[in-house]
Amino acid sequence: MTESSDQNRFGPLIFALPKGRILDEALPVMAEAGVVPESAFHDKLDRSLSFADETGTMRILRVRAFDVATFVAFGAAQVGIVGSDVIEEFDYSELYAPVDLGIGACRLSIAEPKEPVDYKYGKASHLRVATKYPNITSRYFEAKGIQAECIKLNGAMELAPSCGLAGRIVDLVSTGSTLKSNGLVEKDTIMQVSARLIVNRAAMKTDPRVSALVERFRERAERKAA
Ligand SMILES: Nc1ncnc2c1ncn2[C@@H]1O[C@H](COP(=O)(O)OP(=O)(O)OP(=O)(O)O)[C@@H](O)[C@H]1O
Ligand SMILES: O=P(O)(O)OC[C@H]1O[C@H](OP(=O)(O)OP(=O)(O)O)[C@H](O)[C@@H]1O
Repeated sequence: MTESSDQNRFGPLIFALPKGRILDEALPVMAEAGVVPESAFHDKLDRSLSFADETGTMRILRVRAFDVATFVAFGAAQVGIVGSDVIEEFDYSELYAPVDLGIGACRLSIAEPKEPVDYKYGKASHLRVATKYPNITSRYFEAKGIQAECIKLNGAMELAPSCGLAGRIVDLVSTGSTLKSNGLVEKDTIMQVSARLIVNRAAMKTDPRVSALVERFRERAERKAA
């Protein structure tokens, strides 16, 4: 079947992209795999959230990093780019992450204040942890036999210990400068993180354009690794 008959049968292929910090690294990777958003995508004043690609056969959605996984898992987009931290947090069975794109490298770590503080919440048997990743955090502490109460924050986790909100945090670390600037030290790494191409499993099975796109990203990753 040709690409245009697939287009008629399935409609445009929908690609969900995170609008935050992964985006700048993701755009050149996408271009190398032949996916280039229309110029309006780069217009900071444009409030649209959905754009065409240069060929007019794809829609590119601009969504929040955590929402990329949800759009793809529910089939609202067939393909997306997201950090492995987000994939692990949601653990959607409908998501398949076939290609490590080698961008967005960081780690998810536990950190606590450099100087011990007299916490209300810090006994080894019952911890309070501020994080954007309550599922990963609960699983990590459960595996160690420790009961952890997770307080979900959406950013600025590093403030939680000094404000008495939680004794520890679980957050992403790259250079370590955010921890240092906020008087925290890294105690353990839960996982290494990088951005992945994700696809909806059902779409991968039924829409040949999805498997063809995965192949292009895979070939690009292999070229880079060679
Ligand atoms: N310091 C970092 N270094 C490298 N990659 C990072 C870093 N922080 C986050 N990332 C990657 O970028 C993704 C998005 O980052 P983050 O959670 O900070 O959201 P954001 O870009 O600020 O967007 P939002 O406003 O939707 O939260 C993360 O899921 C992770 O995979
Ligand atoms: O180790 P570093 O190099 O200092 O990077 C770590 C910081 O990067 C991320 O935040 P981001 O800058 O994306 O801001 P956010 O609070 O919006 O998530 C993360 O949540 C840390 O705060």
